[in-house]
Amino acid sequence: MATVVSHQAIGSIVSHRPSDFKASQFLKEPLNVPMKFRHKGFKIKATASQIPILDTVLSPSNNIPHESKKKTNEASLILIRHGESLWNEKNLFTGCVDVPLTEKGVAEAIEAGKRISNIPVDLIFTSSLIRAQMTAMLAMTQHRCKKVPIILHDESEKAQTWSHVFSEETRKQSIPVIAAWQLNERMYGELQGLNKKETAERYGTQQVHEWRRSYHIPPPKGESLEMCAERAVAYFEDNIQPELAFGNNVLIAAHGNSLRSIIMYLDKLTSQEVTSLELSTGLPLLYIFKDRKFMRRGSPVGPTEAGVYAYTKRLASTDRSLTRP
Ligand SMILES: O=C(O)[C@@H](CO)OP(=O)(O)O
Repeated sequence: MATVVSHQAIGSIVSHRPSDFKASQFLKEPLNVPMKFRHKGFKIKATASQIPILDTVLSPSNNIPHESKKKTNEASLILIRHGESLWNEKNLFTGCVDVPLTEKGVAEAIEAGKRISNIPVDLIFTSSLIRAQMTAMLAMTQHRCKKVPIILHDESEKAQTWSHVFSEETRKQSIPVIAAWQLNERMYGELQGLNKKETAERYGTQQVHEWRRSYHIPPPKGESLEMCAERAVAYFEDNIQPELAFGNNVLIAAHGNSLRSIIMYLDKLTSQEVTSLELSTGLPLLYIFKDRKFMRRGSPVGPTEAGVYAYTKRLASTDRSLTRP
């Protein structure tokens, strides 16, 4: 049965987070610095494409080659579409409108968390929209690591300074969360806020299906999936894939279409194949990144499911370390 979390509790999860800090406060392991942090004076040693670079942030004088510090040659990647939102419930086109979860969405996020509770997570990426952030936070309440996800902000240097965490112990108990607008839902243009059924009655089912599921055709004044992919997949390649290549395990909480575009990239789907890809709200999907390839492992069934640990040796050893008293 799904655990019940009140809206008040969710409010406190989201609004009482520390406002800003650097990832270097939290990770001793290398973490790639997302694009948005790259103008803040961090030293960039390489192009975005291949090398995690937070070790330069952690210790700027560190010249040890990345390869020698690499954690492992495989990492897990979990994708979760946010739980049901208030506008999913009302069947409205949502796009970039920032709408929170329904109670059902909250329960879905918690259920997702149970399913992934044994899979290691070092780093979380979300969109900048509250429904994805709520989903990540709620899912992590169920994780066996018991670490607290904390959102990194970069609006001002003062905020970063003010939100420093000075306890080493506390830092070890935290997981950095990076919110990126590039992972937002596709912008639905003039459809945002319209009812999907009424729009289909007005413009025809075929037209609305093309707006919703085709790769190339944008909705009026909105983004096509192709346009959404240009930002979401570029962000993934520049900021997320290097972390995986370094051995950091990543959770992404995002949206139906930003994740469709990323899955298209991971599974090498054609523009035709992606039209029939549908993602349920709150359903986690697991991939293993190994030897520069993504292997889809489907949706973990639950924390007691032996198959979850059988995915890789690494997950099995993580399970053993979590189980150890
Ligand atoms: O309204 C939206 O933003 C999306 C996701 O809920 O809808 P669709 O299923 O049409 O892509």
